[in-house]
Amino acid sequence: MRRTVAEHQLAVLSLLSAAWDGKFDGGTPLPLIAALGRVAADDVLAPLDLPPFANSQMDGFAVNSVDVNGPDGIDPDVNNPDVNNPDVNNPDVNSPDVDGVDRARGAHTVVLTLAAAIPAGAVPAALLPGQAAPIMTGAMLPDGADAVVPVELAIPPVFPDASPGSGQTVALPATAAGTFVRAAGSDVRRGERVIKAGTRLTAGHLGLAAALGLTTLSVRRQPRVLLLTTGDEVVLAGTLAPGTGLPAGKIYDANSMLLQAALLEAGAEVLPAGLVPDDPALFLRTVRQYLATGGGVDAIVTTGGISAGAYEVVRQGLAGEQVDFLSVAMQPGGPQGLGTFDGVPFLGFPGNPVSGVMSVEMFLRPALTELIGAPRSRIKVLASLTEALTSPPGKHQIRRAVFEAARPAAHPTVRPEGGPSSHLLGALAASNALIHVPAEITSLAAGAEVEVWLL
Ligand SMILES: Nc1nc2c(c(=O)[nH]1)N[C@H]1C(S)=C(S)[C@@H](COP(=O)(O)OP(=O)(O)OC[C@H]3O[C@@H](n4cnc5c(N)ncnc54)[C@H](O)[C@@H]3O)O[C@H]1N2
Ligand code: MOO
Repeated sequence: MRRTVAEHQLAVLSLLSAAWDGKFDGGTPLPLIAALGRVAADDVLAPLDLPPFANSQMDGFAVNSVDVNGPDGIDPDVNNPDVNNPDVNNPDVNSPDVDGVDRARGAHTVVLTLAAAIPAGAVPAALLPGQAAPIMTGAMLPDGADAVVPVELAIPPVFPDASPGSGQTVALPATAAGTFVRAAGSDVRRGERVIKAGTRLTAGHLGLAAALGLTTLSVRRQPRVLLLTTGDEVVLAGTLAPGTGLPAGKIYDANSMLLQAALLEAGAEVLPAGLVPDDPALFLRTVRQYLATGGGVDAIVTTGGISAGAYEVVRQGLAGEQVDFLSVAMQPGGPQGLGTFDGVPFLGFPGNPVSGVMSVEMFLRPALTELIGAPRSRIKVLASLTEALTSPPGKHQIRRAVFEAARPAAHPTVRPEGGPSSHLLGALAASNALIHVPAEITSLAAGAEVEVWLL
């Protein structure tokens, strides 16, 4: 049986979705930092406004705009402050109204009496008519104030060293109401949904939760994957007798580490069962033992032993079980096993390391995104090939590659790294992207536009 990539993706998704129906509902509260990368189990509603109170965006003087707008009123343009662009260090004297403050000093300056300074964290006294209160960034705006004039724009442009009631004054330019004031709730409103159930939690979500006073977030359980690698030729590094090198004909086990890491990156929890030799009976006993004692397994992943050789441990061990061994029109990752073993979804990936990790990439990872909410889907972009390449007819080819966008405005390029063969671990490690060549394309010229997934 030969399937397209899309058909096999659907087969994997259908298998897991049927087997996992309801299994990942509900959540467990975790301390915020432990929730990083996990999937929110519930919607999170803001328990308070952010900011919780109106406060100053600048170190400056809190004023009532009516007091500083002078006898002629404010320059009409000053009523359109750009509070997102508070670049007082580089004032543009040709557009004096850019941040809501009229910098045509002298034209509209008004002299106000100083009130007590307001540090961040303090609850200020109400501002009286004719007063200006020195106020620090983040400090609570006093009742009676509706704008802040940055200290740089005061005359003199410093905070006076004055005690309250000294009668000292400061001259300030006309300023529109709302200038450099961060209104209560202007970021987030109390009761607003700030995290949607099913969202993969990033630093931004955790920072927001912390700002809202939350200490935990409820997260979904991660799918637990039993991982076995196979092959008589494979040895685990660290298990050889001291002083002995790699025996002739043997290779170190790359897949246990490669696939464990890829599965962790994909948001799964991994139960690593290590390496099983090419002994079908032992393979079966090992899987059953882990299923019985492993504390719950949501899926089984194996590598190797599924193609056309004489010693195909996984294929032979699972003969008679509900597992299909088939070919997907994809390279690498063509040979695949899929089914259920003792009621647990089973995915048999090919033994070549790059084939195994591309199988996670193309089949398991998208299913986890769809069913659990993690990992985040790969970012897909178009880029032009730096060199020509060929691809086998009728197969969707995935090439490891280096994506480069030298300058933000420059058109991005992608350079194939190594060849198409699935044993090329060095090229995999040197790559930051995957080039996808559709099954119907057999050659592409240098400069051709290709779909690239950023790793
Ligand atoms: N006559 C055919 N031969 C092969 C076919 C085919 O269709 N007809 N398919 C080829 C393709 S494509 C792949 S991919 C592999 C898949 O083979 P298996 O899944 O049976 O895997 P193995 O034969 O056990 O190993 C393949 C390759 O990978 C190396 N390997 C295995 N495990 C590890 C490990 N843990 N760490 C590092 N390297 C590992 C192994 O030594 C082999 O070189 O079959 C092709 N053959
Ligand atoms: O499909 Mo194999 O995975 O080409 O090397």
